[in-house]
Amino acid sequence: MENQTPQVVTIAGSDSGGGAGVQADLKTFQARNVFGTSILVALTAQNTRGVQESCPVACSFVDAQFASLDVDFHIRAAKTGMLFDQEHVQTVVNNYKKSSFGPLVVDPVMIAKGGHPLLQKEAVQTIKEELIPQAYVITPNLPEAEALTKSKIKSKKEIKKAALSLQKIGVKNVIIKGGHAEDEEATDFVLMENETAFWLSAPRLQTNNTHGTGDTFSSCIAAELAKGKSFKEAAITAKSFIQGAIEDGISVGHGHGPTNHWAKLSEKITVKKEK
Ligand SMILES: Nc1ncnc2c1ncn2[C@@H]1O[C@H](COP(=O)(O)OP(=O)(O)OP(=O)(O)O)[C@@H](O)[C@H]1O
Ligand SMILES: Cc1ncc(CO)c(N)n1
Repeated sequence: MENQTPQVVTIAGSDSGGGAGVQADLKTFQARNVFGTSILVALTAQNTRGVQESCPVACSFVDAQFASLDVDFHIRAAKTGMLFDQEHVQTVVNNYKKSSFGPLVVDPVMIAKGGHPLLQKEAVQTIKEELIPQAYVITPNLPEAEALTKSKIKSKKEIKKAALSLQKIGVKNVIIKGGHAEDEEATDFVLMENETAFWLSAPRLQTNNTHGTGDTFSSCIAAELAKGKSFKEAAITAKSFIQGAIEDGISVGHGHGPTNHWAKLSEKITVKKEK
């Protein structure tokens, strides 16, 4: 088993437009040289203009996908994305607890960039109470961190406070992504054990093509963990991967386009220790 190629699973929703969700995750896994598998929890009819429709996969079929993968593959890391509603969050939690899937990266996806809900509001509490305690790392963007902590986050001090309060729920590592802020740099806050923390920054790129950035970032972390990299190494590589994927953009569709999953890692990132 130890000689096998690193295998990783995304437990998330399908984006028919190919730029976000399971499709972005699988492209990222491929680019990072790990074998990607998937458990579909929901489907969206989506393109670069937005989400037109969405529907859940039957919970019993989510169970079946977990069972199929767990009996055959040696999954070394997992990530979650769009989980639709309370019942699906609970189904994923129950199955993950029974599985041997390795560390779990939770990207608490709530709303698509165009405003379409990808998670019913009541499920936020289930994510907090049931899913986060199973996670090795949680990667909310700013609005998701606000929803999870029921607080407004406007300053660096408030970002740190929110990360600490998320860690208290029972997750080792927290990354609050700053893609939605307006600073010149796109800066993410990374909190690890023992209050060790650092800021990951890169030049903010002026582009409409940022569809699926969060999914790409979190799936890259899962890919690196599956290879046995440390959490810190995985977070730095993920920042460099998403920066490269936005920098070396592609032109697809008529709205918020996807990123380039076959781009090179960017060197334009900085890591600054938080004192
Ligand atoms: N314009 C940009 N230029 C550079 N980096 C960016 C830009 N927008 C986002 N990022 C980076 O991309 C990563 C994902 O952050 P973001 O806050 O966009 O996630 P998200 O809202 O969950 O994304 P999505 O919902 O589209 O998947 C972070 O590392 C963030 O700093
Ligand atoms: C299916 C799906 N998952 C996640 C996101 C968020 O990027 C999206 N737009 N669609």
